[in-house]
Amino acid sequence: MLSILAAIERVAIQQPQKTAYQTHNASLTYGELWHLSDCMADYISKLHLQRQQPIVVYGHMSPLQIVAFLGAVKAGHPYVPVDSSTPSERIQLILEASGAGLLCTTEPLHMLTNIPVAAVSDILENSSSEVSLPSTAWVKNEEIYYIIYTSGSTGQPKGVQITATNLAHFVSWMQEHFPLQQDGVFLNQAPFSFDLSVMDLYPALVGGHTLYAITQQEIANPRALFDSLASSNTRVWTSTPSFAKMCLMNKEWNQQLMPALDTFLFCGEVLPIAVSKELMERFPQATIYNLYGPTETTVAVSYVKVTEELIARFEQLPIAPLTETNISLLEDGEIAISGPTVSAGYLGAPELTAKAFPTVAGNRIYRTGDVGYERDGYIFFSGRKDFQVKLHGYRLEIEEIEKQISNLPPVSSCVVVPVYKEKEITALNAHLVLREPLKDSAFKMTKQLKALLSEYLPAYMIPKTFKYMEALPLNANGKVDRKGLAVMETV
Ligand SMILES: Nc1ncnc2c1ncn2[C@@H]1O[C@H](COP(=O)(O)OP(=O)(O)OP(=O)(O)O)[C@@H](O)[C@H]1O
Repeated sequence: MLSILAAIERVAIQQPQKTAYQTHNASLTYGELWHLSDCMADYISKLHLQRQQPIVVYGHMSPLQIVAFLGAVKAGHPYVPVDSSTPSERIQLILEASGAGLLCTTEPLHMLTNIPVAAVSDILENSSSEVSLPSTAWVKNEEIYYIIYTSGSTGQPKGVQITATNLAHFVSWMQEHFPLQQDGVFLNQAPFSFDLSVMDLYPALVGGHTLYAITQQEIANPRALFDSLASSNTRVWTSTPSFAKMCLMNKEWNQQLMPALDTFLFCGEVLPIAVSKELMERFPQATIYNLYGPTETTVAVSYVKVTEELIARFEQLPIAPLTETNISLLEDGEIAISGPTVSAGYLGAPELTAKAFPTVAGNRIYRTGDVGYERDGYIFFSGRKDFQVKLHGYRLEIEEIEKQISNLPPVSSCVVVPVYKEKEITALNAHLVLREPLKDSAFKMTKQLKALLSEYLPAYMIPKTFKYMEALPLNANGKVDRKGLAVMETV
């Protein structure tokens, strides 16, 4: 079985000068990564924490975060990545719930906590160590390698524990199915607290490639973002579909701007056909893959290659071929995942773990909470169980409503959020992006859209209000920010 650390060490020995991680203002070579993470591991080991006690690493797209990740696992501890966009109450919650032994920071964090706090740069500055811990100290096999807290869009945040074996299987699967061996730059768009980042981080480091990270600051400033993308020389692009959709709003984003780009890896949300088509036009040399999976089964477990033929055949892209043995549909249509990437469970939550990871016919599975269906040799994603809501006694599928609204000719994209009053849903609101700017009043457009919609949906499924936006807001992970929109609705 692949050892992630041993593979990175090999690169560090063979190509110490090669850049491992690059941002617009910082970079780190493989030699530095290996040496500095040794220093970090030495520091951690001298704290005499309990083996496997988690280390929280706080920051945003900093090379020192990766140094801290590897330092933690070299000393036998899982790391818990926390992005600096995380609200402080949530950081408190993660610190307490994880039982962390150390909080390492790569940027200032003002917070009162009983847990020891240390800036990674201070640790490294004061380190005089030339010692490497033996590889026997490294996190291995069924030990926990990292813990990622889910965003908690459905209930309390849960700490998903991923073992060294889970991660090794995931990276081997990526290497087997995608063109990742050839040298080139991998884009890192997702913050480390979102497991989509694992899709670029470890295949890149294990393969000895360079990761190019784009920061939230750049994402908020289109000029800086596209300059950065143009100079990145990216070959492998990993992001949410929503992030690509946002980039598509700029006409300059195309193969001329990014001539080396040959692989798009999408995961985390539905990849709309319209987005795939536009990408095919703008990036004729690139292959697009739609990957599927939740954090609980290590990033992604299935994929389909998006082809002209697939697009012509279906009105929605599938998420897996039926031959994918790790995915199956339970009796009620819920998607279940089995296999070597299924997580060890939620940290400190045995009941939640037992419920979400039952053993069925001797096989440990993860119940995803996603609903799917089979057609013509493929599995399709039809929505999430928690998006089934009850309004005035009717059971509704929010994604079904969104799909119908998005299919209306004037509409480019749409998100529907329920409005709650004392835990009861009293109405649905639709947030829409139109293909063309509004010519008439919003009132007229809403009237027209509701009339069109009434041909496809019964009256009780038609949202009460329609709000027009230039673009759907994205959360820090680059997914459509449903939670933020829902909060807006309830204030
Ligand atoms: N290709 C895809 N098509 C449709 N949906 C996808 C795809 N890939 C992932 N997803 C959705 O994303 C989910 C996994 O995302 P993730 O593990 O980040 O958690 P989340 O549910 O978005 O957020 P959280 O659990 O943190 O509240 C899947 O369960 C599925 O609902």
